[in-house]
Amino acid sequence: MPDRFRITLGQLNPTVGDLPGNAAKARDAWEKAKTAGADMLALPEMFITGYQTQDLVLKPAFTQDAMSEIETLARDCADGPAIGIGGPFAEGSKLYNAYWILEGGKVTARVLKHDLPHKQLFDELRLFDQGPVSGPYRIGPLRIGSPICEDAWWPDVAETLAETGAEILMVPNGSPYHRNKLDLRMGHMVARVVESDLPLVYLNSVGGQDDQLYDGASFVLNPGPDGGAVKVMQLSPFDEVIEHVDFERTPDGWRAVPGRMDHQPGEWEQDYRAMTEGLRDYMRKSGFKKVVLGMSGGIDSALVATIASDAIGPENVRCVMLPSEYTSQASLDDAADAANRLGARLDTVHIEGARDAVGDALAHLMADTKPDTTEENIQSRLRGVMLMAISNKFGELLLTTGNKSEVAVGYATIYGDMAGGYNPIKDLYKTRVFQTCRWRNENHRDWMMGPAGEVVPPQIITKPPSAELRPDQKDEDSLPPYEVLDAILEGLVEKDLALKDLVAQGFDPETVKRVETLLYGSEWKRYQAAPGPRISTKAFWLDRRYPLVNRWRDQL
Ligand SMILES: Nc1ncnc2c1ncn2[C@@H]1O[C@H](COP(=O)(O)OP(=O)(O)OC[C@H]2O[C@@H]([n+]3cccc(C(=O)O)c3)[C@H](O)[C@@H]2O)[C@@H](O)[C@H]1O
Ligand SMILES: Nc1ncnc2c1ncn2[C@@H]1O[C@H](COP(=O)(O)OP(=O)(O)OP(=O)(O)O)[C@@H](O)[C@H]1O
Ligand SMILES: NC(=O)CC[C@H](N)C(=O)O
Repeated sequence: MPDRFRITLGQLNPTVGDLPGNAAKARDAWEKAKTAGADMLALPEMFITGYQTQDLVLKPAFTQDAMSEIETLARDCADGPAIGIGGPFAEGSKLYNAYWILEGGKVTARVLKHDLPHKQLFDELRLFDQGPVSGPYRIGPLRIGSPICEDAWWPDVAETLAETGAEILMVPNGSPYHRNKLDLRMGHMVARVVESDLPLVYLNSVGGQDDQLYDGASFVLNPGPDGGAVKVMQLSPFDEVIEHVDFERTPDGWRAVPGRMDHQPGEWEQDYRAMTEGLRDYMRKSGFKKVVLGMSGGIDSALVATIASDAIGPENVRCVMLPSEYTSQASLDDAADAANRLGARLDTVHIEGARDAVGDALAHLMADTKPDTTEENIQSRLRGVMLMAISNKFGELLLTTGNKSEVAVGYATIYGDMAGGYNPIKDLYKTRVFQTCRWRNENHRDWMMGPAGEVVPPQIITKPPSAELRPDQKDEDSLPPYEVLDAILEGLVEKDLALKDLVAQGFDPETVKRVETLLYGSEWKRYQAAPGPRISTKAFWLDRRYPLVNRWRDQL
């Protein structure tokens, strides 16, 4: 019996629906595994289809294509390491989220996911049938147990695998990023190692899919001498990595040989990277090369332009200043300064003429009315019209720039500044927007395609935010100060607190009530808003799904 076993880990980025492309990635990784003398190539959960497929997996033709692709992969990769690859398995009327084991030209085992996640952004109970707990499979000298992602967040599957002879646990994942997720995963995986006394490989995919970011950060744990667990390998977050982990038979059982230990960045960097990769992958996977955005001289558009420059290079970012007579000289200067610091193109398109034309066309209907947000919104909408024209003509994806605080209270004009295809800061509260700009000004990394240094002009970070839709307008005329607003939203959205809990924390009852009114009253706007990268546990869309019509209000 050989006393060594090498697993090649494919921390890779599949694309949902690109079955031949994902299979090609698998083949390429398998060639590398073979060259490295590996016994097994492990790929993440649902790798053949990409993850999450949502209802696409319910289409029988798609599932059949995916299964055929896996069977072809098995035949093509007959002579070399075994492969573990995630994919759907349809049998009769049942559909499973499965982990397929391929060896010697054949499918030798299928592990079926047992614990189907159905909270937060997941809906797997709606898509898949619950598999029975599968036993371990054998590759060469080793019996391997593979709880599939959520299966490893609970004790039952790993416990059964240990009892039925598994010698290591190899967990394939499609585990999406949110802030500090690595600590949460580590907690669950350490528990499995402690309970089972088996080493555990945690293999996650990377890359963006719609609003989700799969952040990799795969790792390997050995049982510790004192009944705990010891981390012996850690791969970096967000990068595609192919790495080999060796297992050796010891008197205590199989143990992983310590290997690569990549640095895990702090939360500001991880969030920034998630927003950048989210945009980059959304564009790459949907075929865009360039973006356009309205550059107002304010902090939100400056940050979005910075994220876009880091994602696709400043030469692919077009900033457009669309002034009216309410636009201050300071805004004009700040917009130019921000674009120049990034090295991005800045164009100017005036909206006064178009606004006057719209005003004239409507004059006979509006004659006896007083000016209000109607006129303000026309300006915002005309900017949307101009920007979408540029998007149409030059094929540039229009980015929207509303931060999470604004998105939460509906502080944006529908079909105006909400017009656009992707919003990189949708899940970032305004108070975090400020801190993120400071962080980016002080830090630069290899994966950023924009320049190093103070790319967000300091005066943009310090001046009071304004929509500049009427003279001397400030956000704080209509909204509570952002520190207060964000703290209340943190309570209402992220923690589902009652209004009385927030009042007990010292917030003014009227302000709390007003924020609740704005939050529930703008659900319909969010329904029509552009997607953006999920970095919290309560991102708008899948984590928090509220009715558009809702007459319930919390009583104080
Ligand atoms: N429940 C519902 N379901 C479907 N549609 C609904 C609706 N309630 C209103 N509507 C429709 O929506 C309209 C009102 O919404 P909308 O036209 O957006 O207008 P509205 O929300 O009244 O005004 C936009 C707000 O966003 C602020 N703003 C604008 C631009 C930029 C920024 C910024 O700082 O970034 C802020 C602006 O100062 C103002 O407070 C109604 O006239 C009605 O047609
Ligand atoms: N004068 C302008 N020129 C170009 N775009 C504009 C202009 N005014 C507003 N926009 C667009 O509309 C978005 C919302 O703008 P607004 O200034 O009203 O609010 P904001 O949320 O404070 O954003 P920012 O901090 O970017 O100014 C901006 O981010 C920008 O994309
Ligand atoms: N794909 C899954 O089963 C993911 C669920 C798991 N709890 C996670 O977020 O990592």
